Amino acid sequence: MRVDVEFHGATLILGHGRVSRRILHDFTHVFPSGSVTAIVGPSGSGKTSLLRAILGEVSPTQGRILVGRRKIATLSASERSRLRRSTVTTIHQDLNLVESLTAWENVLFGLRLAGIKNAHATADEWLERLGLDGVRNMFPATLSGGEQQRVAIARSLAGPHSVVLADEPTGALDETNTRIVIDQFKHFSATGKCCIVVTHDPLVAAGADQVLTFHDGILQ
Ligand SMILES: Nc1ncnc2c1ncn2[C@@H]1O[C@H](COP(=O)(O)OP(=O)(O)OP(=O)(O)O)[C@@H](O)[C@H]1O
Repeated sequence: MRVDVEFHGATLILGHGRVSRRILHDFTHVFPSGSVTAIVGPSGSGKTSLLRAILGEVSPTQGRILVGRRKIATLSASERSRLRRSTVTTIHQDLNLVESLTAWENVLFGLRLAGIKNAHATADEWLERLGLDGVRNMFPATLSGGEQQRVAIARSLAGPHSVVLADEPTGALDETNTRIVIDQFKHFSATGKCCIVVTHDPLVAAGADQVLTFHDGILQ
């Protein structure tokens, strides 16, 4: 299923009163399915908050944010969590791997949560895609930071979701593994899916189909 993420005249203000911060003003943009978009900008400019807005965790004070034509701010909590299970997957800086499961079981577990049964071959495929064949039976605590990060990426990209929101997904990776991850985001988007990646890494931005940059509080 092709799912676009759309902003229409969206203004996003975080917090209240003197501690409030405007990170979007009358922002209109379509993040199309079938493409990788990188979001770049200085620390504190609003990149992570933009992803939170797409998830409905913060709502625009004006305008609309749509995921697959559905206005995210009007969804109930249960509709939002259904959307998270079936349509929008996330790769957080906090990886949320299950410590008692091996790398392979973590990917399989993610697939089961998304309602995919008999997914052994899919878990195998995505571990291989991320160069993790050799560590498939290891537990997160015994993996390097970069390996853990790639397991979390495999778990998200392996699922049936149409949209991935990734927040600094290559922070712990060297150049070789960063290129592997970029290739897998491209593979994911080539199947008609929408990939939005917050990054400080120029390599990731260079590999994206489009780059949006926060300049002085304005995303363009
Ligand atoms: N609830 C809130 N109330 C007030 N300000 C907030 C709130 N949430 C976030 N902010 C501020 O909004 C700004 C944007 O934060 P955000 O985490 O989106 O930035 P970022 O671009 O992802 O930063 P980094 O690159 O450092 O991760 C920051 O200055 C942050 O302190």
